[in-house]
Amino acid sequence: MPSLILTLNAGSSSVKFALFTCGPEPDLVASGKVEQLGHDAQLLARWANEQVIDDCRMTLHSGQFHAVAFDAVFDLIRRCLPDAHIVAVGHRVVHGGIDYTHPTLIDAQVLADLENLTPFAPLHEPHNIRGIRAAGMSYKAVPQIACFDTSFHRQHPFVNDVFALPRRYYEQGVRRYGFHGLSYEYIANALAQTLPEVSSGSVIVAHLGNGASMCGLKGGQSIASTMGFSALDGLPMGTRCGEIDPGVILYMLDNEGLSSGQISNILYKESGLLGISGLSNDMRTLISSNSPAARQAVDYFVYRVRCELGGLAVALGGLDALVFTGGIGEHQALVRERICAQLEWLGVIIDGSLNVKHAFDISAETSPVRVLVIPTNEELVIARAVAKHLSG
Ligand SMILES: Nc1ncnc2c1ncn2[C@@H]1O[C@H](COP(=O)(O)OP(=O)(O)O)[C@@H](O)[C@H]1O
Ligand SMILES: CC(=O)OP(=O)(O)O
Ligand SMILES: [Mg+2]
Repeated sequence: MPSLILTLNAGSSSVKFALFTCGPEPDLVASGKVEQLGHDAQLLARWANEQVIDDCRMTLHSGQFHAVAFDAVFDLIRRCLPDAHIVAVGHRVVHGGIDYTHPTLIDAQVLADLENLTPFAPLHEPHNIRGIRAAGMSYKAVPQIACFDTSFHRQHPFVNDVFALPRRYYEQGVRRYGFHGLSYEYIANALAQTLPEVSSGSVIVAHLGNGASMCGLKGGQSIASTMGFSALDGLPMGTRCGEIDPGVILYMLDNEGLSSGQISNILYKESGLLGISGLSNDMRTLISSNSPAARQAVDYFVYRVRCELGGLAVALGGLDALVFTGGIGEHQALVRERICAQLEWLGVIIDGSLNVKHAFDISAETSPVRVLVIPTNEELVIARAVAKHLSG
């Protein structure tokens, strides 16, 4: 009976999972994703060799998605790996607040602390907690480890950790946390292994997915991130606004009389690429559309990435490499091309033919800055943390 580690990565509209062997360097056995597609959910799972294990649709009733997704994952494991012995479950947890700076064994106190962090990440934390509870029911007495998106950024210098608000807010935990930390940790490790001379320098990583952020790495450590207190800040995302003048929120409250719940819904679910285009949160749909509003949404996304790139290069005091990752960063050559256009002054020059092939290194020979495309792997970072815990 194989002993396996299960990882769960519960996002706002998807649940990703993976199964790994238990050795010191975990090997992938199978992975998959449950996605919400309108009123349906789709589960697509593959063995490590890419062969499809299961590809099925499930009908959803309102508010049911995550419960259905977790059940579908546990059911798939029972059906397709009946001999598997799950020895530990690792979870991506988006917010760890000030205190959770390392992967942590979950007990009742940790779970209560995570519940208290829900207002900090309302689109993510409730689903992470739901995943922990669901796994606890399915795999009773199995250790569960929380791996936090925020941990990787907790060493930021004060100027990248604070808002210019009355000091008491900082003490209360109203800080610039930064997210996507598991993804950045994976990229930092991958760079250290493949290009140590680059990883010891100044690197900007652009994690461009449905959620999107960028991170400045100095010697492999995060020194700045575009995301702040919540997963709303920084870049525009699929449905999230990114950086916004707080006066707009006051306007919605005072002039439109909207409730905080209604404003939250607008900022998290109706804004970003979807809000500007009025069409879709999906970059593929926008790129292939002729609608002027879709073009404007892509223009705004590209513009904001370029602005943040400049800001992070200043925070780092220079730039040795730019790494693209996340669904858009890994697969959308046109978006990468548009971001890098006219960045020669910053030393960023890409080779168009390498870019359309999604090569690992898409820099032109003359480019002082290395431009790389590295598929992220948050699941492996979680599995490594779990394996470390199991080995004591
Ligand atoms: N194979 C692909 N080809 C082109 N675009 C893709 C591909 N996969 C994902 N994307 C784009 O990436 C975005 C989703 O990113 P992803 O990292 O998968 O999302 P999540 O943040 O939910 O993990 C979408 O805008 C989608 O258009
Ligand atoms: C923090 C965040 O935005 O996560 P995701 O990309 O999974 O939405
Ligand atoms: Mg993501």
